[in-house]
Amino acid sequence: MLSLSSPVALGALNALIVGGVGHFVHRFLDSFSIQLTTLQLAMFYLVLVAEWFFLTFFLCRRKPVRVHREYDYIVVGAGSAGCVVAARLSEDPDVNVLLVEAGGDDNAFNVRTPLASNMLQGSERDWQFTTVPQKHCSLGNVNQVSKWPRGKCLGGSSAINYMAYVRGHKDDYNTWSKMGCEGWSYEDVLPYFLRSENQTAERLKGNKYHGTGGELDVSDLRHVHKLSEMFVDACASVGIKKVSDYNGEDQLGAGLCQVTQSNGERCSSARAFLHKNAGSRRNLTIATGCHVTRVTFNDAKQATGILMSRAAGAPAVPVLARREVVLCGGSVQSPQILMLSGVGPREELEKHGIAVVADLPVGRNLQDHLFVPVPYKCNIDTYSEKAIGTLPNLFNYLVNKKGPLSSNGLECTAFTQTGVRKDLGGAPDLQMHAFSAFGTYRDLKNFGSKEEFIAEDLKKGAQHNGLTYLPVLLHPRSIGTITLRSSNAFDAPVIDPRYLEHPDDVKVLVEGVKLAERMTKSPVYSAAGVELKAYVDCPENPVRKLCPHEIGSDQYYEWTVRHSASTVYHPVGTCKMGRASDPSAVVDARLRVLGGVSKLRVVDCSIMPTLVSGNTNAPAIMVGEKGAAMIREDRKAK
Ligand SMILES: Cc1cc2nc3c(=O)[nH]c(=O)nc-3n(C[C@H](O)[C@H](O)[C@H](O)COP(=O)(O)OP(=O)(O)OC[C@H]3O[C@@H](n4cnc5c(N)ncnc54)[C@H](O)[C@@H]3O)c2cc1C
Repeated sequence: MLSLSSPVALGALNALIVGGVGHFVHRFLDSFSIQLTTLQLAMFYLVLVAEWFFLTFFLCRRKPVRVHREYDYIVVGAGSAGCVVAARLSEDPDVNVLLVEAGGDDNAFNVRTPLASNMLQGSERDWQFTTVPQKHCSLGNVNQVSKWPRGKCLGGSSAINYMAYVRGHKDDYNTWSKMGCEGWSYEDVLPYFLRSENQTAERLKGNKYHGTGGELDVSDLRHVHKLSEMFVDACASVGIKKVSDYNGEDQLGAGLCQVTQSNGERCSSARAFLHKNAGSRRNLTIATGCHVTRVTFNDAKQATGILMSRAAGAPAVPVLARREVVLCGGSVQSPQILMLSGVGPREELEKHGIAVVADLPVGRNLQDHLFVPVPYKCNIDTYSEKAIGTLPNLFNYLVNKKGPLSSNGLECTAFTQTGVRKDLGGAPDLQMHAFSAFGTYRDLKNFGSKEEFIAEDLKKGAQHNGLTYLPVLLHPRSIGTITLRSSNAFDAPVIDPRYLEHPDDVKVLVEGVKLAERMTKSPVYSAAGVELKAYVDCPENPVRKLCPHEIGSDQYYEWTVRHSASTVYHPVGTCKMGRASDPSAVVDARLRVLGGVSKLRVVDCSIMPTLVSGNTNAPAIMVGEKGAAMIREDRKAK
């Protein structure tokens, strides 16, 4: 018996009791002009909050499920892509599907509440990976390593991400197609984006770039800070036009973010594809807390099933797959599981005493987005924990699902070409986000900063009002690797992104920092009475003492980028898709593992041959949709 719960009733019960009762009581009091004291109201809401926690932690616990000996399909990893694959495959009532997830459930207030996202990093729902020390980047971090959060629960990284819904540029997919990934041009993939999507913003409904019948709720934000609205105008002052829909005809430009949210709550892949419907199907078994240690093969190199284990040192239990095993473990762990199973570079496998099933370049094409925080202090209230964590904000969120807690933080974005990369077709090489907040001690520790790079007042808990621009390198030329630490599946793999090894990557980010500086000088801010003060000009900023170069010099910009660039959490490419003749490919365009292996596919971000021009959750879900469609087609063709 393995633990599994089904929180389908949770949202309904909470909405009914907390939302419905709260709303009713307000209207009742209003209609009789009854005024409660603040204390009475606070007591009332405390009772509602207590109910919320009682429902969440006691009544809605998952019931145990029985895992059988054999299934038609075994899907490994219930992340962005895995939930889609399991949901679509189980639409066929004559097949049965096992979805195996190493983490637990996703039933928590800080998973549902958008602005609580950064509290999930370092929690039990984060794998808490770190890179190896970087030679050219992360120089301001402890041991020169970058922290790599990855989701570890139902929903995977979509349960801990910042919910920005971005598909990338049309030419990203056209490039994949030209690289030999037949069937992956923009025209080919657009229907799969639409299939998942339930666009709830009226302004985008009926538009050929948006779907409304899918499971994934996509919306405009319910709460936007005025600094985010100003960001779009500040972009215009540096020549970046406004776009009303960066997922539509033309991506280049600036706009407010579309988000994966259902009525102001996170809509993770698990919420969309499992909890709404598929999770209760009799032909879908969802096993949480089960770590897959390897795929098993027969002598003909056919995948026969998996071994999975409840904990390090616990016995590994075999489960058989009649039809296929589908790896959806993400860009870090799909390659790890393949290598543990004997599929990977021969020398890497032999180093760890693993018998070689297929010699393939698994883990070799690691690419990730990087951003550089460019912080400013400002004179108006922004998203500091102090300003947001007030009772009225909390109650407004609990009762109405509105207010700052419904914000994802990353409310605005822009896509532009710096001129450094001229080989990307029409695609941008730089994305810009702006976060209406000034980093706290917790944020800087989330990035892995060294103590000496953090100002003394922040260490003492100071919170400032501020605005942080985040220029993002979209198409890195630096390529890294995922390799094995050991043959033990419970040992984290070795992550070496080789950040900023290529000088073009530094150039793009330097252009991004300079662009951010120009944007903050936009008259848009001064006209609204907003004063922005560059943190680098503040005497308490340790960078002023630590940087050996003159502020504003070329060396200063390069130093800043190399010291403070950090992952944007978008690793891809480690089980690269390509033609069978491509020596760097691990899976073909139908996502089947190459090298003579059969009945085994990889369906997640790791198959992307190159990074897309934007955040990777929507593309991961699209890969899940397309992968599942191909599996169903191939079954019917047999
Ligand atoms: C902090 C953070 C913020 C982000 N913000 C955004 C954003 O705002 N917008 C956006 O578009 N993208 C964002 N991303 C990126 C996006 O969420 C990911 O690219 C996407 O979720 C990856 O999907 P995936 O299916 O490839 O892998 P994942 O969603 O990571 O799924 C992999 C799953 O496999 C499970 N698993 C791994 N190994 C095993 C094993 N051995 N046995 C069983 N199960 C296993 C994991 O626990 C996990 O559930 C963010 C990511 C992070 C981490």
